[in-house]
Amino acid sequence: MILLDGKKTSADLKVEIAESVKELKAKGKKTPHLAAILVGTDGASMTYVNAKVKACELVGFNSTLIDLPEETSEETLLQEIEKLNNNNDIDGFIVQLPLPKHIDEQKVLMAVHPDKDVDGFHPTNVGRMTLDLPTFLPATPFGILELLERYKVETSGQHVVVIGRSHIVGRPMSILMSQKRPAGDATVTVAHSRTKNLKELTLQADIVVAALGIPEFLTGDMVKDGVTIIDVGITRIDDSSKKSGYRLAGDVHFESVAPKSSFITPVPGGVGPMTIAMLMKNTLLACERKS
Ligand SMILES: NC(=O)C1=CN([C@@H]2O[C@H](COP(=O)(O)OP(=O)(O)OC[C@H]3O[C@@H](n4cnc5c(N)ncnc54)[C@H](OP(=O)(O)O)[C@@H]3O)[C@@H](O)[C@H]2O)C=CC1
Ligand SMILES: Nc1nc(=O)c2c([nH]1)NC[C@@H]1CN(c3ccc(C(=O)N[C@@H](CCC(=O)O)C(=O)O)cc3)C=[N+]21
Repeated sequence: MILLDGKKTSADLKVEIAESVKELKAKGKKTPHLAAILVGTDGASMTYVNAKVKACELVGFNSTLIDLPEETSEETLLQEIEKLNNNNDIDGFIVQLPLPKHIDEQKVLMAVHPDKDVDGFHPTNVGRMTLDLPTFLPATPFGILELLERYKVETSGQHVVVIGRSHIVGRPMSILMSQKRPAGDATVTVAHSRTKNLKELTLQADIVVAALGIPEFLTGDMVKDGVTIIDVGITRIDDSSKKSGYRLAGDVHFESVAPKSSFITPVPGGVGPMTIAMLMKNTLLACERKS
C-alpha cells in the first residue's frame, strides 16, 4: 500500500510555483494576485479561505480577502464581483462556496469573468474543459490528476468509479478521467444517490473516487484487492478529545480499505492540500496569460 501524499506533493508544487513567481519578477512582470470572496462565517469555509491566503504568501503572490457578512444581498455580491472583474491588478478570484441560501449560486458563478475564473466554475470554462480546450481546470479534480500523474498511477484503460456528480468535484472528475490526457484514458462510471447497485460497481473498479460527503461510507468489503482509492470527502466530526473540538473524516473507511489498496489518499493530507496548490497554479497561469 502506497500513500498518495497530498501534503508533500502540494508542498513540492508550491516550491515550483514560487520559482516561477521569482522568474516573473526578474523579468519585470507583475506579481500574481488572487482574491477570495467569503460570505458569512462558516467555520470550514473560513479555514479553507485562510489556507488559500497563507498559500499565496508562501509562493509570493499578493492576496486580497473580501469578507462579507452573512446577510449580504445578491446584488451587493454581484457588485463586488464586478469590481474584481474590472480591477487590472487582480489576476484571478474565487467566491467561496457554499453561499447563503438567499443567494443564487449559478448567477454568482456566471458573473465571474471567465479569464479570472481560477476555480474553473464558469459555464464557458466548463464547456472548454469538456471540449478538451485549454482552460482553468477545477482545482480539486485538477489536483487529483496531478497526484495520479506524479505517483505514476496507471489510468489508461482502467475502470474508474466516481461516487458523486457535483459540479465542483464528481462531474468534472468523471469528464477529465475519460479524456485522452495524462491521468486520463480511463473507462468511467459515475454513481450518485439514485445508483442502485453501487457495491457491484465499486467491486469492479480499478480506481474509486469517493466524493459523496458521507463519512467512512466506502468500506473494505466494497472494493477489490489492488484498488486505487481517492478520498475527496472531508467532514468535521465533533470530538471533545481534540483541541479544535472536531476531527476530520473522509468518505473512505481507511482501516478496512487501506489493506486492500495499492494506492490510497489519506484524510487529512490527501486531496485537500492539492486543491489549494492547484488554485495557486491556476492563478499563476491567469497572470502569465495576461502578460
Ligand atoms: N478535499 C477537497 O479539496 C474537497 C473536498 N470536498 C468534500 O467532498 C465531499 C463531496 O463534496 P461535493 O461534491 O461538493 O458534495 P455534494 O453534496 O454537492 O455532492 C455529493 C454527491 O454525492 C452523491 N451521493 C450522496 N449520497 C450518496 C450515496 N449514498 N451513494 C452514492 N452517491 C451519493 C450525490 O448524489 P445526488 O446528485 O443524487 O444528490 C451528489 O452527486 C464533501 O465531503 C466535501 O466536503 C469538496 C470539495 C473539495
Ligand atoms: N469556490 C470554492 N472553491 C473551492 O475549491 C472550494 C469551495 N469553494 N468550497 C469548499 C470546497 C472544499 N475545499 C477544500 C480546500 C482545502 C481543503 C484542505 O486543505 N484540507 C486539509 C485539512 C484542512 C482542515 O484542517 O480543515 C486536508 O485535507 O488535509 C479541504 C477542502 C475547497 N472548496
